[in-house]
Amino acid sequence: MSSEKVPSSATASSTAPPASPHVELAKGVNGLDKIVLRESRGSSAEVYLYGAHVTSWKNDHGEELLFVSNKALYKPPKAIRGGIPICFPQFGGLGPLEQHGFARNRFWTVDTDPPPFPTPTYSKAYVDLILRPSEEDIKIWPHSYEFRLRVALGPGGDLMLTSRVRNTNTDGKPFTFTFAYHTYFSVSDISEVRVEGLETLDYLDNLKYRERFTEQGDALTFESEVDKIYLSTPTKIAILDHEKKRTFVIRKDGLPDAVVWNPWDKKAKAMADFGDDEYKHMLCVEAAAIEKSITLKPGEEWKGRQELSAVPSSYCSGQLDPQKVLQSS
Ligand SMILES: O=P(O)(O)OC[C@H]1O[C@H](O)[C@H](O)[C@@H](O)[C@@H]1O
Repeated sequence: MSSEKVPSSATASSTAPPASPHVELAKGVNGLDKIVLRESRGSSAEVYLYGAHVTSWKNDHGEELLFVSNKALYKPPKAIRGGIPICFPQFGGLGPLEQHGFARNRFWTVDTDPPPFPTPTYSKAYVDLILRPSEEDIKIWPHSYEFRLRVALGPGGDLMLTSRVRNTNTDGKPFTFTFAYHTYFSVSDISEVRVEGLETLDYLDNLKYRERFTEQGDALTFESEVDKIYLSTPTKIAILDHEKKRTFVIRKDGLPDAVVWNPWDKKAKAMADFGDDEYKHMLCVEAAAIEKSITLKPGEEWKGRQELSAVPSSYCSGQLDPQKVLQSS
């Protein structure tokens, strides 16, 4: 636990959340602290303080909706492979920092007294986490900030993540960052999956030196490695799992871009913390702010939010009109 990294003024931060039947502090893999959220109707989520990393999201039937690799290490400094890593203050290799920045491999603390939200969270199953830079962090990214993440389960089992980043520099300097919720969705079989909401959009292809292309055709389907940054995407994206008869809906705010990633067989084999065949059962669709980086002056705050829901779909019988999924609120 690195609560010693938190400045002494941060009296409202601790390891334990306030006691509640909806929020519990527990030990996860390798003794790492995790917060378990439980909603009255049976859905649940787990968040490791290491990385503020959501590693589980289950519906009220107890079905896991996120993918986490069987080979995930749960060992600092490696980020956990799967779930929802937080990429901050840099997405990918787009800057001088380590891949995807450092927030995903820092120990966060529970923030027991966060500043109020403009809209309240209609749930008791939520936790607020906070990250502030350590002295070591300031050497690699010379800025002072407060990164607050609220993870909440809605009454219907929706998973809501709200990030608030505030520039607390006292030297008058702005800072700039890129960001992503690197969500790994669990899917039955990648070849049965379609993504709706990104067709006809421009994207940067990470497999082609980030050259810009325009997506053609209908929905996205998958038959080989994909690593694309879709630009100026709609606030709603749907992932249709034909075999599971399940549709994930991502609603997002403050996050214009969306990364779609599946490593496929060759890259899967090259990753030590990822099973050779696991690419068949996951798809990353990552709500992000990448193309236009975010700049904050001292005192300014940025907010980026994603809300995930999983709804039964009858897509395989041809009844689901993906446009309806995308258009309904
Ligand atoms: O292995 P990681 O550092 O977790 O990155 C996993 C993947 O993340 C994103 O989706 C990037 O677009 C990919 O290029 C990268 O391979």
